[in-house]
Amino acid sequence: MTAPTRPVCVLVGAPGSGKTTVGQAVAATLGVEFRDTDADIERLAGKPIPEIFVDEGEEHFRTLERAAVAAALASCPGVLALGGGAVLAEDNRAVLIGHRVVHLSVELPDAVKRIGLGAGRPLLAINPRATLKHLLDQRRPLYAEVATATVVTDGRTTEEVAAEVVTLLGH
Ligand SMILES: Nc1ncnc2c1ncn2[C@@H]1O[C@H](COP(=O)(O)OP(=O)(O)OP(=O)(O)O)[C@@H](O)[C@H]1O
Ligand SMILES: O=C(O)C1=C[C@@H](O)[C@@H](O)[C@H](O)C1
Ligand SMILES: [Mg+2]
Repeated sequence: MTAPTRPVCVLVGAPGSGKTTVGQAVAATLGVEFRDTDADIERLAGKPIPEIFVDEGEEHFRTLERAAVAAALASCPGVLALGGGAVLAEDNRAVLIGHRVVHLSVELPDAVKRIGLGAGRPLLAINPRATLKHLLDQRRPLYAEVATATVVTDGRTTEEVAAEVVTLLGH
């Protein structure tokens, strides 16, 4: 019997923490697959995430996300990045238990610098700065709950962050 496939590591963190950018760099260094549940959802839905929010609403997106997280955890042998809000669902937090979960932490100033406050983020459409602050405050304890390690990203380059993740993984 073969052992079930498990990700080398799962990256969680707020929008702009660098899950996708850092995840791709870590996967390239380790020579493993990179997977991102946001991309999985867009492929399955056949449209970009902002359109899913507009057409079907956030609740429907979160349903798709729970399915995408469970499927990716069971089938990705590489580096897996989760959507920024995946930790909101208790189901997702529960299914992460036992996995190596790295929280890429970011505070408001760097998050704003990186993602800007323009169009394209459905959750930040109204009063973006205050909404992003609220989102960070609400989620900080949830990222901490699921994480087996935290890497601070503020004031650091993606290369520095990726190198620390690779070291954490023992490579
Ligand atoms: N440590 C960093 N320093 C400077 N810029 C960064 C850093 N990490 C990420 N960025 C930049 O911030 C932007 C957002 O990064 P990225 O898409 O990787 O974040 P994310 O965590 O995947 O966000 P989302 O939750 O929206 O998927 C990109 O332009 C990326 O190049
Ligand atoms: O922070 C969030 O709730 C989100 C982050 C993105 O990764 C996407 O999953 C989506 O835009 C929702
Ligand atoms: Mg991303």
